[in-house]
Amino acid sequence: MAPSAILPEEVDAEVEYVIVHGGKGTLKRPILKGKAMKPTFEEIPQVDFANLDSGNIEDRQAIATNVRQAFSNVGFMYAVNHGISEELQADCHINNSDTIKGYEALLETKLDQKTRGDLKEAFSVGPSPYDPEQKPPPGLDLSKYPKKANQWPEQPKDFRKVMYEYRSALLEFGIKLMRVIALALGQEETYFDNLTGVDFAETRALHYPSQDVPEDVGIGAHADYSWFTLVNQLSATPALEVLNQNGHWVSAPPIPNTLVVNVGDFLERASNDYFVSTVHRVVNKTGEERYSIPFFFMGSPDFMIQTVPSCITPERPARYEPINTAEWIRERLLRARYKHPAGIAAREKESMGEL
Ligand SMILES: O=C(O)CCC(=O)C(=O)O
Ligand SMILES: [Fe+2]
Repeated sequence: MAPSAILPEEVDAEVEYVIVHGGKGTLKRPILKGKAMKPTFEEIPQVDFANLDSGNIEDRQAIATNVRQAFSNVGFMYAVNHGISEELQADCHINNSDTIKGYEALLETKLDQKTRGDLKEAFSVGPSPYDPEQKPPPGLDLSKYPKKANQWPEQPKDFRKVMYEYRSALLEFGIKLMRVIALALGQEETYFDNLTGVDFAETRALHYPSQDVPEDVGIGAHADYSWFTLVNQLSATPALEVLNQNGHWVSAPPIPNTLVVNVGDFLERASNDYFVSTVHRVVNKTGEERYSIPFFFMGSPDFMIQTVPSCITPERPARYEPINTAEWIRERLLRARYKHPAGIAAREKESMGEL
C-alpha cells in the first residue's frame, strides 16, 4: 500500500494511529504525515546468502554486515540463495487441503480487535521431540516438552512427511542464520549455539482466502514472538505488509525463490532494540487464494533471553530483564486467542502504550 497522501501539518488536526499487537502489549503507532514524517524504509532489502557455507570467515562476515543493516533499519529482508530446495517448497502446496483436522479455522484468532477476526486458516506443527522426524538429540530431557505429540491428519498421505522435511530444512538454515546474527551483533559466531541445541520452532501452514469485506484482515497488525521468522510466500499473491516508522504500510510482495526474514521480539529484546521486531500484517484483497508457511525460530523453552553484551553501551544501558522463553510464548499465544478464557484474562491486564 502506498504511503497515505501528504497533508499540510495544520490540516492534520487529529492524529491517527495503527494499533499493534506485539510483545510489549497492545501499542499504537502514530501515522505521520507532512513535515512530521521521518526518513524510513519504503521497500524491503534483499540479502544474498550464496556464501553462507563458505569456509572463509570474511564471506560470512560480509553477509552479517548486510543482515545487520537490514535488521536494524527495517527488521525485514528477503533472503536470496537460501539453498532450500525448490522441489521441497513446491511440495508444500500439499497444504492446500481443507480435510485437515485440528487446524485453526477462519476467525479463530483476532490480532486487530477492531476486526471480526483474522481471515486465515492455519495448521501448526510445534515442538514434539517424541516424534522421530524431529531428530531429538540423544539424552534430551523429554520432560520439558509437551507429552502430546503433534496431531496429524490421515489425508493428504504425505502431509506429515513433507511438513517435517520442510521443517528440518528451515531449521538448518535458521541455525546458520543465528550464527550470522551473532556476527552481526559483534559476537563470536558460536555465541547462540546453546540456544539452538534443542529447538522449539513452529511451522504454520496458512491459507488466506481473498477478502471482500473492506475491514477484514488476513492477520492483524502484530510483531512475532520468535528470534526471527522465515516466511515462504507460496502464492504469487501480494498481501504481506510491513509498517515503517511513519506508520505507513510497505508491501512485501512474493519474490520467487526467496524467504522473507523478519526480526521477532526475542531478537529485538536480546539486541537491546538495535534490531527491530517490525510490525506487519496480511491483507489479501487480490481476489486470489493465498498460501504461506511461516517458520518461527524460537530456541529452547528454558532458554533465558538476555541482552547480548555488545549491545550494551554507556549511551544505551540494558533495557530489559532476562525472560524465560516458554513463559513469554505462552503469554503471547494466549493473548491472540480472544476466545480462550486465559487469553481474555491476559488482555485485560494490558495497558495501551505508544510504540
Ligand atoms: O503469511 C504471512 O506472510 C505472514 C504471516 C505472519 O505474519 C504470522 O503468522 O505471524
Ligand atoms: Fe507475523
